[in-house]
Amino acid sequence: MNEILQLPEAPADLAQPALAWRNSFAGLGPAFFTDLQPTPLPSPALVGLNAPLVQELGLDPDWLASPPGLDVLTGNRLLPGGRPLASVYSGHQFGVWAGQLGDGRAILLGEIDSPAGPRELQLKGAGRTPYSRMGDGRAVLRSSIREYLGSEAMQGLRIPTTRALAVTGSPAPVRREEVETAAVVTRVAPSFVRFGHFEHFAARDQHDHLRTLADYVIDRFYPECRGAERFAGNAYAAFLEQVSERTAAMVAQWQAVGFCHGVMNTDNMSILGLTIDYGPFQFLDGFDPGHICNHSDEQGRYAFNKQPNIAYWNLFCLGQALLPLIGEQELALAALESYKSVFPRELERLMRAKLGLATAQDADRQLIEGILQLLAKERVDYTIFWRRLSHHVAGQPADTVRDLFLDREGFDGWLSRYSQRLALEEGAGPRMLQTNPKYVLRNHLGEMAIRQAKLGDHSMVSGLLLLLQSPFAEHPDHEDLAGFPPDWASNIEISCSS
Ligand SMILES: Nc1ncnc2c1ncn2[C@@H]1O[C@H](COP(=O)(O)OP(=O)(O)OP(=O)(O)O)[C@@H](O)[C@H]1O
Ligand SMILES: [Mg+2]
Repeated sequence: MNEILQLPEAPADLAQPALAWRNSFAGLGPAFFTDLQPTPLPSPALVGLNAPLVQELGLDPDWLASPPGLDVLTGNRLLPGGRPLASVYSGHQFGVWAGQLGDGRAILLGEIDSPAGPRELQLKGAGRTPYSRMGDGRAVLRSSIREYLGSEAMQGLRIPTTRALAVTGSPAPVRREEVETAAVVTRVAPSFVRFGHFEHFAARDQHDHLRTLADYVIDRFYPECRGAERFAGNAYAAFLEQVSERTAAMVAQWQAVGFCHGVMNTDNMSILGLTIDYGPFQFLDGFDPGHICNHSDEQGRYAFNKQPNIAYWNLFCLGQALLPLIGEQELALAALESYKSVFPRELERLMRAKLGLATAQDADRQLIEGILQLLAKERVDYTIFWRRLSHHVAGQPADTVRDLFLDREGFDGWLSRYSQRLALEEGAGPRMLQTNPKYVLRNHLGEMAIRQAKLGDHSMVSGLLLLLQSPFAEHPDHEDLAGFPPDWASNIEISCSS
């Protein structure tokens, strides 16, 4: 990487406040990454700054929005104490072993101590790395805005996710299907380690590195695995079980809210059970269980209703990678087993909550399946249905919900069974309004914000961010953003190109 320029470090007094860096990932050693400098982003211009996250991290929003702050957000200047690097990982893409991948356009700036705990800062789109293969190391404004808004929408929905601190644009041209412009997303997470990091060292039979990585992740994020009695005290099996459970809980949340990830390759699976890599993702409009949101996914491997099985498949790959540490295949299989109980249990709990049911009864499952079948039959708008149902349970007439169905008889039959069940519950309406969001980042909303931003108007990016950060509130001035998608929304094609 000799051709990459050494960037100047910013004078210490520019940091407001001074950041305390830890850089624990860098402590793993050179087998895990390459030290390198971000490629400067020409003429950076702020597109969005996530004020609540700025505050959570104890940073100064005014300083970050200033030219020196912007330089730091894009990697054009480095703060003293950070250690920029690109990490190496491998992975299975679309069910096929892809070999070495790695951070081809993501650069870790380092890890800071923040009031929220240690957080890694990573730039997506900050230039080529040794792992870029044929890629240009850049991200375009379009996909960067989608990641910025998409990840914060998930945070607003209380779904575990990597975060986005800022998105910064540039006039620099980037070639995709057409020529677009470059941008950088400044991402934040406790760790960006993926299943693919483990697969990388397992595939090369580098068991010492594999153990170093597993010990690092366990000690930092899963300390309870040490000394756990389960699995005869095998910490690596306990770790696999914990990751399986976190992944199960995350995917159950995706299914309940109607989130389609689009590229569930093992290199896009976080070891912390965070939603990561906002590429061709989509929040469902009409409820179509087989919906494929990624235009590049011709076989529908990552269709909405396949996500739970794919997550298990990916965990199986992780289990295989950890096998040299776990030692016995039976233990690894037993650790993975918990996915099969946690996922359905969590999904059922979440669907009950969507129905306002605080207690559990066996027949609830039929109520849940019954309404999902009705929604699927007519491709009823998923978010609008649940929100209208919540308002009905909170006291409004049922008409607005019934109007969503052509099969009124079918719906009325379901509603009367549901109403009988609800009679056993108290306070369901207000609970449902805090469970079923009014606002999700529908494709057409992202698209409108992107079109405006391309013309230099970033107001919709900022407006949507605020809205999506409190998606359960009414925001009466923004009714238009909670409505049905326009006809043109079904023509939006989102692919892996980003
Ligand atoms: N424009 C690009 N330049 C260099 N490498 C790229 C580019 N786009 C994707 N890659 C690399 O291709 C692989 C798969 O890409 P994928 O779309 O899953 O990830 P991504 O969107 O780049 O980022 P992330 O998973 O970090 O959110 C990764 O190794 C990624 O770094
Ligand atoms: Mg990725």
